[in-house]
Parts: sequence; structure tokens; C-alpha cells
Amino acid sequence: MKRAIAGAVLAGGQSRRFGRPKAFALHEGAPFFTWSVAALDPIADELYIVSHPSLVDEFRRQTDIPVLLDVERCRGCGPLAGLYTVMEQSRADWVFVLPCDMPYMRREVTERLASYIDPMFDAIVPLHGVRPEPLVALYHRRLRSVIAELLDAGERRMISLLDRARVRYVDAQQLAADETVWRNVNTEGEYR
Ligand SMILES: Nc1nc2c(ncn2[C@@H]2O[C@H](COP(=O)(O)OP(=O)(O)OP(=O)(O)O)[C@@H](O)[C@H]2O)c(=O)[nH]1
Ligand SMILES: [Mg+2]
Repeated sequence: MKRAIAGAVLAGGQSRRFGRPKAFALHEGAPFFTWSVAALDPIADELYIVSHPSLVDEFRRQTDIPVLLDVERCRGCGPLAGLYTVMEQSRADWVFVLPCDMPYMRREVTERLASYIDPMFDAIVPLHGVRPEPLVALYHRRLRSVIAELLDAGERRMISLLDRARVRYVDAQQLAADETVWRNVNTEGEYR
């Protein structure tokens, strides 16, 4: 049975370290967020961008993909809020999240990670040695109530969600031969 996947580009952060909205910074001539969209598009049955009121107009100028705002009670509460918002919006079994600041990410990686989907698990997450990569991951919608509880308790860390889920960790080396794909841009220095 085919299991629907909603692709979600998380773009509701403040880019404080970067100094301007990093979703729109250019990599090889195209805005960062479009690289995440391109990596999700082949495997996603639906696509969403989850952002912040201050960025919505610019996203709508640049793309036709639906732009959601974090649900109000946890707006701006971090990536968990974005994940929760897509689970509220979509009926898809799985939500595949990507951040908006990983412009080297490639479809080969997302396709491979999605091939590990297994209904016995709640989340499918890459692992670098002992370090998980929770923002490049698949989450089953059955986690929605767990996420709601975390957010209501003021708990924003993705790792807290992993602690409460049955996680299928996938060795990052199985997903990409080239470590570059995991590069994430937080500062102007990393950008240059
Ligand atoms: N939807 C949503 N996405 C978020 C939120 N906070 C962060 N993100 C996204 O999660 C990803 C990782 O966050 P960070 O790297 O910390 O990005 P950021 O928060 O914009 O940057 P800093 O302000 O420098 O921490 C980025 O793609 C952010 O846009 C939020 O409250 N809601
Ligand atoms: Mg942040």
C-alpha cells in the first residue's frame, strides 16, 4: 500500500545568526528554500512551506507552493511547531521535513531515506555516528498528540520528540557518499 508523504520545508525561523531571511539567500543562483523543495518534490504527494507572517508575502511572490503559518498557539516555537502545523493541515501518513537552509541537499538522499519507511516506526532519522539529524527526517502522523504535549509543556527540542518516539535511525553514510549534502548555513560566514 502506498503511504502518502507530505513534504514540509521548515522556514519559520528568525535567521538571527544569518542577519536576513536565509530562505531567500541564493545558492547557485536559486533561493535556498527551492533546493529543499527540489529534494522533496520527487517523493512528496503534497508540499508545504511552513513559515512566519513576516515572510509569507515574499514566499508567495517566489513560489506557488502553499505557505502555512505555524498554528497560533505555538507560532515561532521552533521546528516542532512547523511539523505539528503540517500534521494538522495534511492527512498524509508521513511528514518529511527539511530545513530551508540546507541548499546542498539532494533528492537521492530524500529518496533513500523515504525507502526506509516502516510502519513499525514513528520516525525515520539519519544518524551521523551518534548525532541524529532530526530536521532531515520523516515523522508519522501518530506523533501529533506527542508533539502537542511537548509544545504545551514548552518543550521545543526535536530531540525530546525522538526520545518519545520509536525511531528508525539510518546511518548517514548509507544515504549520501558525499558529506556536503548535510551542510547547513546558519551564519553569513558559513554562507561565504
Ligand atoms: N515553521 C517553523 N520553522 C522554524 C521555526 N524556528 C526555526 N524554524 C526552521 O527550522 C530550521 C532550523 O532552524 P535554525 O537553523 O535555528 O534557523 P533560524 O531559527 O531561522 O535561525 P536562528 O535565528 O539563527 O536560530 C530552519 O529552516 C528554520 O527556518 C519555527 O518557529 N517555525
Ligand atoms: Mg533557530
